[in-house]
Parts: sequence; C-alpha cells; structure tokens
Amino acid sequence: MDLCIVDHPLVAHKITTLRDVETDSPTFRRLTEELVTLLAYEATREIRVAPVTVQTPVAPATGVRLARPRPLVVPILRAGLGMLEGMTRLMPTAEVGFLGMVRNEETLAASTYAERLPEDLSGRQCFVLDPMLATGGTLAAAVRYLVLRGASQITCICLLAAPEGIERVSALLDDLDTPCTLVTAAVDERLNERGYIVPGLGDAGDRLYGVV
Ligand SMILES: O=P(O)(O)OC[C@H]1O[C@H](OP(=O)(O)OP(=O)(O)O)[C@H](O)[C@@H]1O
Ligand SMILES: O=c1cc[nH]c(=O)[nH]1
Ligand SMILES: [Mg+2]
Repeated sequence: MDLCIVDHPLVAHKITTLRDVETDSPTFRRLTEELVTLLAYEATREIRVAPVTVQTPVAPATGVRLARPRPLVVPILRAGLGMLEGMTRLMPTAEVGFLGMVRNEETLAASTYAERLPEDLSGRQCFVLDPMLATGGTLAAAVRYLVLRGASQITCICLLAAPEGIERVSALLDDLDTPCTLVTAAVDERLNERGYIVPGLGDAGDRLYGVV
C-alpha cells in the first residue's frame, strides 16, 4: 500500500482543532467535512478523465471530464458517514456504496453488519472513507470487499492513522495485485492498550454524532 501524508498548514490547523477535547460535535462534523475535501484534492490526483471539447462564449476549448465508469465512494459506517458530504461536494457525479462495520472493543476484531455495494466493480476506481485507521482490521476487510468485486484501484482516505495499523493493512493486503493508496492527514505515535490512536482524537463516531 502506498502512503501519502498530506503536509499542509491548513490541514494541520484543522486536525489540531479536531483533536481538541473541547471541540463540540457540530464543529467536529464541519471540520471533518472540510478536512476530507482538502485530503480529496490529493487523493483524486490520479482520477481518470477523458478528453472533451466545450464551447465557450468565445471559441471551442479542449478539456477533460471524469471518465466512465464513474468512481465509487464508500464510507464505512458509522464514522465514515461524516466524511461523505465533503467528498461528494468535490465529486458530485460519483456513485456511493456503503459498508457498515464495527470493531469489537474487547477483541478489536472488525465485523460487517451492512453492505450495499455494486455487484461488479470491474475497472472502477474506489475511494474508501474512514476517519480512523487504528489496528487496521476494519480498513483491510473493507479493501478486500472491493477487490473481490473487481475494483481496479483503491484509495483510502483516513484523517488519522497509527503506524501499527498501516503496517498491518500493508501486510494483510500484500497478496493483492490491485493498487491501493492510503491518504491521511497524520500518522500518530502509536496505539494504546485499548487499541486507540495516541494522541488521536478519541472515538470518532461518538464525537461526530454527539455520544460524548
Ligand atoms: O483500525 P481498527 O482497529 O479496525 O479501528 C478503526 C475503526 O474503528 C472506528 O469505527 P467503530 O468500530 O468505532 O465504529 P463506528 O464508526 O460505528 O463508531 C473507526 O471509524 C474505524 O472504522
Ligand atoms: O482511536 C480510535 C481507534 C478506533 N476508533 C476510533 O474512533 N478511534
Ligand atoms: Mg466508534
């Protein structure tokens, strides 16, 4: 898996506020959307386009449009849902599929409780959205679903990642031929004994949806 850490002062500023325990849910949601849009700028650098000519009021102009088949955006519920709007604002013609996954907080194993993806993803570029890459179990399983359906390229956008999780996802996906990239705003220090990212931002789903 290729790794892209987006090094930008505006991203760093927003991530710092997102981490702050004093940041309330409405602000957390807004910052999450803004961060996704900024990360998506890097994450879509290799999005496929096709040549097109348009007529300006003055003359014909050659340019590009997003190519077919359309890209697929896959938020991992629950926390990934907070990233959807920020992504589709930039790419309104993308199709959206859903994965509902939850980590058992005792065993840290990920399980899937909902799946609504197109049957055939042959030739499709896919963008997986999840704010947190901790042990990596969730993200590795999500990528496998897409690869099994034929996705040709996968880009994962995570706000924060743990070094242990990046290692684990890379190892778990080592056998795949499908190109896979992780775009993140920061790689934090480590995981704690409960599988939380340190310093991280706590439980992203709870903070997005006002549980804490
Ligand atoms: O890398 P991992 O160790 O697998 O952990 C990361 C996962 O944990 C969080 O979701 P959670 O299971 O809390 O579900 P939620 O989005 O419903 O809160 C997060 O959004 C990731 O999906
Ligand atoms: O730090 C973490 C780890 C898993 N899930 C979260 O929401 N935060
Ligand atoms: Mg959670």
